[in-house]
Amino acid sequence: MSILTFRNVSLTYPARTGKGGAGEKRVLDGINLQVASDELVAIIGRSGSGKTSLLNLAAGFLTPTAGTITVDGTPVTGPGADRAVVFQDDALYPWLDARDNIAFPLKLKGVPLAERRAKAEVLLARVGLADAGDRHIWELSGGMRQRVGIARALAAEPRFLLLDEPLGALDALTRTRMQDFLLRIKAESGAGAVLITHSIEEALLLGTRVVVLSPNPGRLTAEIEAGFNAEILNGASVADVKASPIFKRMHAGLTGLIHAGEEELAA
Ligand SMILES: Nc1ncnc2c1ncn2[C@@H]1O[C@H](COP(=O)(O)OP(=O)(O)OP(=O)(O)O)[C@@H](O)[C@H]1O
Repeated sequence: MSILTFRNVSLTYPARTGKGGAGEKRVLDGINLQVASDELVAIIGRSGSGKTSLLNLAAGFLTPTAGTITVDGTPVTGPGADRAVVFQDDALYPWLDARDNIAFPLKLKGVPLAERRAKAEVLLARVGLADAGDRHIWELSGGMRQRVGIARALAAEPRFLLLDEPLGALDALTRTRMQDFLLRIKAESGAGAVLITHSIEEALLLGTRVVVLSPNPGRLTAEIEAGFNAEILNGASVADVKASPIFKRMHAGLTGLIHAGEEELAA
């Protein structure tokens, strides 16, 4: 079991000088969060509350101004193969086919060609793209591209998947299918996951826990155990889960929490 830990993490972006400059900005304040490898923790919050900044800290793209982030007790000091990031725009390499995109992290690790190709084939099959390995990225649909992106993230067998709105650019039908897919692939991989999403519904469907980030500066202000993901993994239909009174109650509760204070801001 792996644990990703944020301990008293704060982040202040430095002041920007020149035209359009701004003073320094405290974006995250005193974040304490633990994510275990059997969990998918969904983070929701208003636009600008610091969700992507939080994920970028976990990825090691940013360094906290205060506090520490650790994976199994080892401080995060930069990007590493133990954490894989999936973005909304798949960020695949257009000059490589689907198979070589998936194999790319293995190349970085020095895995020999035949071995990484074989592993990519296994991953292609796991994400339902067994026949698409030779296809160029532009020949794939949005959902297929995200599957390749997720397979690529899994290639290096990370301990944690860091998912920044991975389904945000997909149409509603594809998104629903991909939610189910993401749950299953995450469970199979044994990796823990942090999911940033604008969708309260998606957070509730996929998250073992849902945490709310409130803005200015970003603080974790609420946390709920969801547990609907276990129902879906056990065969419950997404439609039935969404129609259940408890799901609707939690959805309404989270909506209230996220938008609390907006009226005062607008006034
Ligand atoms: N490099 C940066 N320098 C200065 N300020 C930044 C930088 N990156 C983000 N910010 C500011 O930090 C705040 C939080 O941004 P962040 O992207 O983390 O929020 P978010 O919750 O992910 O937003 P959204 O939901 O709109 O994607 C915003 O006010 C943003 O303008």
